[in-house]
Amino acid sequence: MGTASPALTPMFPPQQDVEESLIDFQNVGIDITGDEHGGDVGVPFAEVDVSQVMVSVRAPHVHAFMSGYNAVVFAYGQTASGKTYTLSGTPEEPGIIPRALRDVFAFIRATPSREYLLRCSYLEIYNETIHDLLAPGGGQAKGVEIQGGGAGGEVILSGLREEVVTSLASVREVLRRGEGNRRTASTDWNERSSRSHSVFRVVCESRERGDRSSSEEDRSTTPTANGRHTPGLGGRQTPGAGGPRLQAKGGRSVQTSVLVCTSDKERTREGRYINTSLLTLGTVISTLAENAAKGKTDHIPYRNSKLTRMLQPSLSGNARISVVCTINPDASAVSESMSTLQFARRIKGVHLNAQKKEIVDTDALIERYRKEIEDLKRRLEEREQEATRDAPSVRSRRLSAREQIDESKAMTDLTRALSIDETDSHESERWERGRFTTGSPVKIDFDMSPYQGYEENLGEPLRAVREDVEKEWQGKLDEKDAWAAELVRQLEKEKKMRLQLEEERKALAAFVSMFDSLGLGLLSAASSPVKVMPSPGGASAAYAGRREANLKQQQQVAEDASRESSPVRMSIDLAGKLSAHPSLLEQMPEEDWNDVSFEAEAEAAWGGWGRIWD
Ligand SMILES: Nc1ncnc2c1ncn2[C@@H]1O[C@H](COP(=O)(O)OP(=O)(O)OP(=O)(O)O)[C@@H](O)[C@H]1O
Repeated sequence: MGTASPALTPMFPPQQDVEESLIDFQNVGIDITGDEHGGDVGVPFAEVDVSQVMVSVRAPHVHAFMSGYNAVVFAYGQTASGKTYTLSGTPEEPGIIPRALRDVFAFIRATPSREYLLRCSYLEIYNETIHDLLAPGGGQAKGVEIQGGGAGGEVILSGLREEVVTSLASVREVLRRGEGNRRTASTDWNERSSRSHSVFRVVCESRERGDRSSSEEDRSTTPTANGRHTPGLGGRQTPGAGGPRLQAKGGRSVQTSVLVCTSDKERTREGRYINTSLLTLGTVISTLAENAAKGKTDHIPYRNSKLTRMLQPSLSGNARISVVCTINPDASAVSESMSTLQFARRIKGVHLNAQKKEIVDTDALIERYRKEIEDLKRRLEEREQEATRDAPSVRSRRLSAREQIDESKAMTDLTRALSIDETDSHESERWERGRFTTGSPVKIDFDMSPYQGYEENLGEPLRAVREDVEKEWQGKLDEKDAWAAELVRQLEKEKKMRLQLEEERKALAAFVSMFDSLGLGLLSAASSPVKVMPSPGGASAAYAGRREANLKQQQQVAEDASRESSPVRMSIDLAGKLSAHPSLLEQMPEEDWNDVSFEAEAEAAWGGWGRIWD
């Protein structure tokens, strides 16, 4: 294994296939419903505030991890304060890792819509060397290298063994083996000064459930170094090592996330435990917190240690992070406890912005669309054949697919052109929606593809329907034009009458004015209460005779006009009355004539003047 290409290291039993190792709600083992120690799965998936690092004694990130977010649980504290106990626990009292994995399987069982691939790795860092605790030879094995991780990129741990787990039992076995290798290695560490960090990683890949039989067909044929076929390898690296990958296929994207549980440990050559582990991680955390608080972009020394480099994507924000601070209650450990609490306070200031990662299989999407198009073509041909067989009489009138598309387009243009009639908003709305039912019994749906229209109106050629629609709307258009012409005609008539009225008024005003200037403004009449003044010459008598004749003629005209519903009627009456009482006419301001409406004129004429007349 040591010489194999890291990315292709065979982690997978040769006879197994990833597709057979997928876990879904159906094949999750029943041992997750509770463990032999009385643990209760309960409802572990409560949402939490994700805007800050959460420092606590419990880790609620399983739900986030299973939903596609990276999650880190970091146990921090002086030696013998309970980090290992907290993370791994004992067979009697399982720690965070086995409990988290139990929740992972509970989540899978509660999520029937997806299928999952889980891979575990377990490593230890000491003397700035990464040891693979699951590799043959355990903690003695070396060769794991960190790649990537810069500029927000993913970290690749090349050469790290990843083991596919399909049940809680297999996770326990992995943990047990890793812990065993760790103890073996630590014997050697006691001989020298060392700083160590243990890191347990779980990579979760998931995708929507598909048809297992089609999955068989689509299975990738990318061979690995040992000749096996590893689905989805395809040159794409997911975070982590060289384990098998779940493939995005059939348009189903793959969601990838990593759960990291880690703890650190410091020891000196003399066997005394010191707290220098705060140095690198503490510096990184301090800088991150200060940058976040003061809006600065100071350099963050991730590369000063393997641990910080490995955790770089998570620490730089792309993870949900929980820090478990463990404290030794002994009085002699007060200074270390204070140091631990200061670390806790600092890391609380780090801001996070975890993002989901999805790999979308664009090739698969294109392939799916291509298949859909082919399927549509095939169905169209079948329909055409059926129609030709069943209804030969309409064969000659049937349109080709291309013609139907043109027809459909022409119909859409036509409806847009005709939908200018705003008098029927309801109909306009229906045109807007692209859906309209004509007066004819055939329903036209412009959303339908030409193929659908062809299928549904098989017995009714589309052309005939179009002619119906055209005819109906042309009729409406003609009606509208006729109505507009009538309106213009009426307006012209009104204008003419108004001009005529104005001319009559002016003539009468001039006439009255002339008589006033001759001293004949107040005329005698038998019924008039106004006293008639004597006038020079025979003008008064001449006017009285002419007035008598005019009055009769105007009364006749007024009677004729009263039979019409036109403003002329009012103006003629008015003129007649004005001629009888000319001096009052000049008392009306000019603007009143211009402003008054026809209705007001009528009121004035029949009300005001009428009373005087009577
Ligand atoms: N909450 C606890 N309840 C009972 N026993 C505990 C508890 N926490 C720790 N212990 C015990 O204390 C001892 C030290 O704990 P542990 O090994 O977990 O410390 P550690 O922080 O991992 O130490 P180191 O840094 O040296 O690895 C172990 O024997 C463990 O079983």
